[in-house]
Amino acid sequence: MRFLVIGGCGFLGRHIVDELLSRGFPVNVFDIRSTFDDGRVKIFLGDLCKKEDLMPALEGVSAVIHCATPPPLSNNRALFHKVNHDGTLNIIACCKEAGVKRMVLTSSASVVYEGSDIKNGVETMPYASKPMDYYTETKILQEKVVLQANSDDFYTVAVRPHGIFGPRDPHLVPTTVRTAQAGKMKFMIGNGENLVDFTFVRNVVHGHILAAESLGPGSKVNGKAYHITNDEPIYFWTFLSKILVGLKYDAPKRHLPFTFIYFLALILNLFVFLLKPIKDIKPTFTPMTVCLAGTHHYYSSEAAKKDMGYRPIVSLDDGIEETIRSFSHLSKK
Ligand SMILES: NC(=O)c1ccc[n+]([C@@H]2O[C@H](COP(=O)([O-])OP(=O)(O)OC[C@H]3O[C@@H](n4cnc5c(N)ncnc54)[C@H](O)[C@@H]3O)[C@@H](O)[C@H]2O)c1
Ligand SMILES: CC(C)CCC[C@@H](C)[C@H]1CC[C@H]2C3=C(CC[C@]12C)[C@@]1(C)CC[C@H](O)[C@@](C)(C(=O)O)[C@@H]1CC3
Repeated sequence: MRFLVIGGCGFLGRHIVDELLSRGFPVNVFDIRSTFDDGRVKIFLGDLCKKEDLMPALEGVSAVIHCATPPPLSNNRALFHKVNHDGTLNIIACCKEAGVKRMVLTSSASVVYEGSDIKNGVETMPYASKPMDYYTETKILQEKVVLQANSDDFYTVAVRPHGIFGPRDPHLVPTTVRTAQAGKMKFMIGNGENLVDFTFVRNVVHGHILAAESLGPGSKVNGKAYHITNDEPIYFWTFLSKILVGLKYDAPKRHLPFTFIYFLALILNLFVFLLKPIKDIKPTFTPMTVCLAGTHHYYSSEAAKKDMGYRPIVSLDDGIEETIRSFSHLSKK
């Protein structure tokens, strides 16, 4: 079974490519940029929104894993809609024309998150009626169109990871370190006792490949969404502190009231919106990131265990240790 990994030059995508190769699968990659060179992989460069770019990459492909997105914290509404919604519709149409049989979408557990506590959330929870940012708004649209495309000759499934971390992560660890270096990591938001899921990247990869292998005629996974987590919810600020201390930065010790910081983030968000025509500011403290830092948000992966035999293959502590080692270049000097 030849795979095409759309977004295969990104953080998760590259780990998926590595694992597919190690399991002996032939792999194509499609991405708008190239970040690596491997003789075993044919990298097709192009825009997933363009049929003429995508079709050549689908030749001889049986299964597509779609893990491309604009950067989740980029706040670019038009780009999110173009790539995550319109682009995904293009992928579906191209897959059907090329005779691809299976599609795995990398969705996000946050498609049901509206800023309030979610404890052991299940997949049957309704989509957020008021998504907290444009990224989440378009991840909801994306998951809907992929699952609706499921049919007797084109099987689709959505994998919903949450808080992916690991070597080569471009979002979580680098942003955390930059925030610490800017002296803005002296305080925790809230009481520090909000449990969240952080999922080591190789567990997410394992979940994707299991999902791809489980798709097929009459399969119970066809047309469904599944949480893939580490199954070890952890206090948000305990996780960040482990990363920071591991990289020789001080862990936050004092607390700021969640409601107060959320209110400040709302005001900052309004300024960002008003200033947008003049200057494109991308604050780290947005209503979404503040809520993620101050509320419970962890999810049940029981459905994935039951329907596809998923189990995390790397523990949270081992994943944190490996991540810290891989980011030693970001350690405090
Ligand atoms: N990082 C997380 O914590 C997390 C959690 C849950 C879900 N996800 C989902 O996982 C997937 C991968 O996320 P990531 O963290 O690896 O992101 P990433 O930014 O590292 O990778 C995304 C890749 O998509 C490519 N891409 C973007 N627009 C494209 C276009 N128009 N055409 C072709 N390629 C394009 C980028 O070049 C990049 O290589 C995304 O779908 C994201 O929504 C991420
Ligand atoms: C308050 C501090 C400044 C926070 C510093 C760390 C912060 C950058 C990360 C902590 C949780 C991360 C996260 C994502 C991006 C980086 C963080 C905000 C996420 C929004 C990336 C997209 C995913 O789809 C996501 C919504 C998910 O469901 O996993 C992520 C949620 C966690």
